[in-house]
Amino acid sequence: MSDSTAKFKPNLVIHGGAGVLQRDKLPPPLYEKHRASLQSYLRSTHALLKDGASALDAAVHAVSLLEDDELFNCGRGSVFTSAGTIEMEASVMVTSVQDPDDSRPGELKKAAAVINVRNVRHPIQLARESLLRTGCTPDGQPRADGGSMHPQLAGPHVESLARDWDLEFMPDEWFWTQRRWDEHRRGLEGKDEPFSLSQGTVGCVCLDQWGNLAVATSTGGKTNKMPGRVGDTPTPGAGFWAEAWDVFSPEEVVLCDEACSATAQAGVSTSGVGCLGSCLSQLKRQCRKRVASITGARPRTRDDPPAYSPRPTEVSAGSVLKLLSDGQTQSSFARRSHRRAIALSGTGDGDAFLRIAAAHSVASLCRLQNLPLARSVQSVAGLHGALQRSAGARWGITGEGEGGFIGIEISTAVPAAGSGSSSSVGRVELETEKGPLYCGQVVLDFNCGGMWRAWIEPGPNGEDVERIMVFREEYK
Ligand SMILES: NC(=O)C[C@H](N)C(=O)O
Repeated sequence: MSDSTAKFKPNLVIHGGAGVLQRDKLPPPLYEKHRASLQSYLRSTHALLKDGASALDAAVHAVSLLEDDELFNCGRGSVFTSAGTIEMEASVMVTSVQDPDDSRPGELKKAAAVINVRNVRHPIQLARESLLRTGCTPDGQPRADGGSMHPQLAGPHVESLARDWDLEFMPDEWFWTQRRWDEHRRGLEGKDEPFSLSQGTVGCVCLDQWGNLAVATSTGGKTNKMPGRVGDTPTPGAGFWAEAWDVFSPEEVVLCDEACSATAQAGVSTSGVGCLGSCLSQLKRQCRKRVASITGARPRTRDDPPAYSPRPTEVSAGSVLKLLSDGQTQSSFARRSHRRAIALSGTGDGDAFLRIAAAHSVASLCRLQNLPLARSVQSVAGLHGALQRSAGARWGITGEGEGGFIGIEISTAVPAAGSGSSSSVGRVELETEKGPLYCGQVVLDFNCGGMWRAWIEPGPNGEDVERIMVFREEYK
């Protein structure tokens, strides 16, 4: 179900960069500064959300604060290119677990990113303006807002749009910091870093009370990147993504021919077998064999970890096959049972995120294999995940493939009566007189030394608990 009476508990998660963070290079005063900054931005953004701010406005608020904070690699305190310049990138993306509605702010364009931006104080606000200014109305009429439907805009042109849209500019000195300059010089000379500065991008994912999700991400990029390099942060599907979809339960029958059933066979479900009855097990065996022969993969077993690979899976959101006497299959697709939505922001070696379309890979695992967001993120950005594997023999040597994701998943699935209070994804926390209160699931994972992160989670009595971490274990 998905309707306008549904209520959602606002939540958020922030990251402040992932990478080669080491305990012995993170002395307590430097740790405390990061922790205090993250805590302050977490609190003010959570307060905004609880006051009724939209997910987009709240996420942009959090990232604007991070852009002004020289501890983080974005806005003021951005890293330098090999030429000693600062070239910033930022992006926003929105979706909603409620029914699609192009009149919702940002929904028409969905994503906007700005590339190689200089001197704009808050690149994230430029991305937000670009998202909201579309140059046309939801029904396709021209709109004189100075915008366009382009999801990505770069360089001097987007800076002139920032002037047209009255965004704030700052001189080079505002962005320049001694620590980043020293890091740049040491990098050019091939010297080691004495301290664990925040390496990466910053990002924030918010869920608002209407079931909207927004992700905002901002970065100075990689230290000593080539001028003109474009990273994952402004590239949809690489460093960020947001998506919502309907989940079906099997009821209505659609005829499939042999060709399309080859794909569908990878999604045989054990749920809602109905008229398929006893032929299902036999069909599943046939399907596994046939898909294995098509893909060259061995049949998947229940013990296999989820993987971003062409392996077939047994679990899919509500598709069922029926073998007909003439050898065709019927694929049974269902009426919508609920909606799922996810949003995620990445940080780390953006070149690797680009090479494997990391954020969209996560979304595909959620949507096509019906995995919870946590499992999908683990599969791509966790230890031994797709990002790590993509580095091959260079893993642990060059920093290739290192990084992490934060995200929120929300679902309108209602647990079956007597099944307790949680569904597999997007828990329902409270049953109120006005209906269920849906709660998002915060997700975080990384494959490297650490990732600065802050989020809200439910305490033992359902109260909101602030969490701020950098390593896998608590900082001591
Ligand atoms: N330093 C970083 O990893 C920032 C960002 N992910 C990039 O590669 O541009």
